[in-house]
Amino acid sequence: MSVVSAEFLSSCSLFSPSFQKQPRVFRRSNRRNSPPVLVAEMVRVPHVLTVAGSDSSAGAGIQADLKACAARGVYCSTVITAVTAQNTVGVQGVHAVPEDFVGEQLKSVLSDMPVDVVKTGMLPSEAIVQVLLQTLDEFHCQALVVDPVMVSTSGDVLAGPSILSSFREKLLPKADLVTPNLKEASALLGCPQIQTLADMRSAAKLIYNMGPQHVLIKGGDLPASSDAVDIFYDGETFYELCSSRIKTSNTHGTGCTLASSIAAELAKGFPMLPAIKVAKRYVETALDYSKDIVFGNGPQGPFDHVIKLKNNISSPSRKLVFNPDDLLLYAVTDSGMNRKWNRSITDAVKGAIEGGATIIQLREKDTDTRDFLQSAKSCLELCRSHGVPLIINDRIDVALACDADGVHVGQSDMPVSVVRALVGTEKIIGVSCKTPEQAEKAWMDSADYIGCGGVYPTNTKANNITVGLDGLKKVCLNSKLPVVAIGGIGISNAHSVIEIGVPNLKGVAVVSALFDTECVLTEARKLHAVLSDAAK
Ligand SMILES: Nc1ncnc2c1ncn2[C@@H]1O[C@H](COP(=O)(O)OP(=O)(O)O)[C@@H](O)[C@H]1O
Ligand SMILES: Cc1ncc(COP(=O)(O)O)c(N)n1
Repeated sequence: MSVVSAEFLSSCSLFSPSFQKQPRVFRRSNRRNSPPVLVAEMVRVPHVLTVAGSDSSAGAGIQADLKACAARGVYCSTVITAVTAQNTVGVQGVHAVPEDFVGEQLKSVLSDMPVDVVKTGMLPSEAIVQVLLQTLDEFHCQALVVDPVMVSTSGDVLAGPSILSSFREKLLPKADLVTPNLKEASALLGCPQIQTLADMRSAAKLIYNMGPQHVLIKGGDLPASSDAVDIFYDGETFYELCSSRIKTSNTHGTGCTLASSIAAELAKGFPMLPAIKVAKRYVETALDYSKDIVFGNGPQGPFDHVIKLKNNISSPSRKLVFNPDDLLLYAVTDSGMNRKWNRSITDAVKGAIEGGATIIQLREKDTDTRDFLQSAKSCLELCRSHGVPLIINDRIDVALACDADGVHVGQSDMPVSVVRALVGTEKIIGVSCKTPEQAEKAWMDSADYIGCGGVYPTNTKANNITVGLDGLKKVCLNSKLPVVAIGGIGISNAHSVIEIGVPNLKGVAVVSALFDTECVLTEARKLHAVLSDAAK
């Protein structure tokens, strides 16, 4: 692959110095005639406007553009040019939006929102192309990506030959990039079918001569090709962009997704060739992830842009809502104790669950990452089969990699607000707190529960300050979150902890009392009995 030249970078309008992203400071005042007040430093996010058709099956068109931009972390506004009735079988109907109303949508967005990149998809009539051209003359944007949608993957016509001359003569000369597939390239050129890489190169050059800055001929339909090869031409050099061809029929919307992902990367400030490479890799990854998902009865399914759908179905027994009562008997593992008693972490967890543990935390401070992940996966299987949540101590990466139910962090670990941003809204977050202030902060940062301790002196944590029953009570009374008590708790004192009688104290977390014993199951059973009795 050739290195991107400085000349190439400057030829891309997005690389001009005027396109450096700057946080904007907005000043507002709510009082008339008073000077503006600084309310917040607000950051403008990259913005793509897609001008395209709606696809009722949500695989292509506007819906694909929205999903792709969201997945690429870019804001996407939408101007709808047509409403189509389509599914995985084909296109059953097309209803073009009147051109005046397309113009009205364009004006609404562009007169108000600063758009970085305009991406076009289905433009069903010559009149709509004209309206778009007028608007592009009036409003400045940094780049225009034209996906010249004419025929759907199913072979149905989405825009007829009437649009061809204004595409060739007016729209393409304004485009920074045009992305025809093989059929669209031959329609633009009025030439017979394109069937080889050599044909694609010739087509790219001829289309480049119509005026766009760059051309990408997409080779999804290239016959007898074991790879998915696209040809990129910048007026000087041809680039063969190659990815593995994913064996799937879920390719509905690949063209729209590729073009809007390129637009998204351009909007972030990437130069053209890197933007295309990143977008192509994204399409390949999404196709691979979605290759075995069934969406409909037809031959052309959509794919999963956010690369997430399968996670949810693969874990049907996962609890979506945190239940504070699960904190009753909270078992926290310790690799040293498991070694001492010569048991695997999975056996330890199995004993705890069978004895009545209501939530499990894996706290592995000296285990290799690969081994930890493997153990976490086996423990998760075990926990899921018993409906018991699994929490990972500190290691957000391991929690995400095995799709555990949550994470527990301490005051010197990653801040809860950052953890929440990383793990998303559904995972449980617990945080260790010793003071009412820390408990308040945990709540503000959207933790789900707090662990308060050490209640009694303990050997499992070095230099741990003991808060005692008084400290525990004070934290509970000031905490809006449910609390689990931790530190030196076992059969002999669990009752006294629960007896402090504060409603949000939901249970006790134990390490040694369960795992530094000969039979985890027996100890768990005894503790569960004590706690259930105390909680009555
Ligand atoms: N089965 C596949 N595996 C990997 N990439 C593919 C596959 N099919 C299409 N692509 C890629 O998806 C992008 C869109 O191409 P294409 O399907 O030809 O566009 P369109 O949807 O407009 O017909 C291209 O980068 C192409 O190489
Ligand atoms: C509304 C609309 N726009 C575009 C396409 C092209 O889809 P593909 O990307 O699979 O060629 C489509 N089928 N429907």
